[in-house]
Amino acid sequence: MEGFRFWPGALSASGQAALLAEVLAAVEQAPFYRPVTPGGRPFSVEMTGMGPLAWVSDRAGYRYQPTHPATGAPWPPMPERLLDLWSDLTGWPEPPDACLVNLYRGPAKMGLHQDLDEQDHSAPVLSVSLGDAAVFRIGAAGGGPTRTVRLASGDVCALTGPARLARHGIDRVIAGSSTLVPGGGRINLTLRKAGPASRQT
Ligand SMILES: O=C(O)CCC(=O)C(=O)O
Ligand SMILES: [Fe+2]
Repeated sequence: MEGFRFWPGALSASGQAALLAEVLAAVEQAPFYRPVTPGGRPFSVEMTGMGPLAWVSDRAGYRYQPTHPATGAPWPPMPERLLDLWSDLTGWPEPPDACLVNLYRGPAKMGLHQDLDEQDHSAPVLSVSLGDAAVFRIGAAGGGPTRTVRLASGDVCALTGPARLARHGIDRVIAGSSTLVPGGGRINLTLRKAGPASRQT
């Protein structure tokens, strides 16, 4: 699909371990919590965030906010290596201002959706996979067939240009396919530009 970019094995084993250590340090400050949909249904995925903003969902709706919904504290900063990965791979001239951290354990999955809550839909969404491999499903924004891509630990992909509003989700995670994440499972990091587009000229 035009605009879907995939860098298998973008992170080396040592790069994955270093990034995971930074994410787990952030999780000490901003623990994983289980969001609920606006209708009150718990997500199967647990979430937290890093950076100036992160995506949250609760009875009041979907949005980006600067603080953790359970602790009220600002999200911890985004690790420098993620900012570098964003600029190296996407070439986007501005840094991301939001990183959503998804934890998939057991039967956790994510239904087909579009990432629509960002103010600037021209900026890419960059996705980093750590731990157990996942079956990622993607199809065009307007509908039609979908296909699957296996996302393994260290793989990075991006929704850019015509694929920025692609429908996508996680069908399932393949338990035991990696030993990276303590306690098992998969951690996904998505870097986005959530806030207002920076002013032109
Ligand atoms: O876990 C993934 O690979 C996808 C996550 C996702 O689509 C999202 O957080 O919006
Ligand atoms: Fe998404």
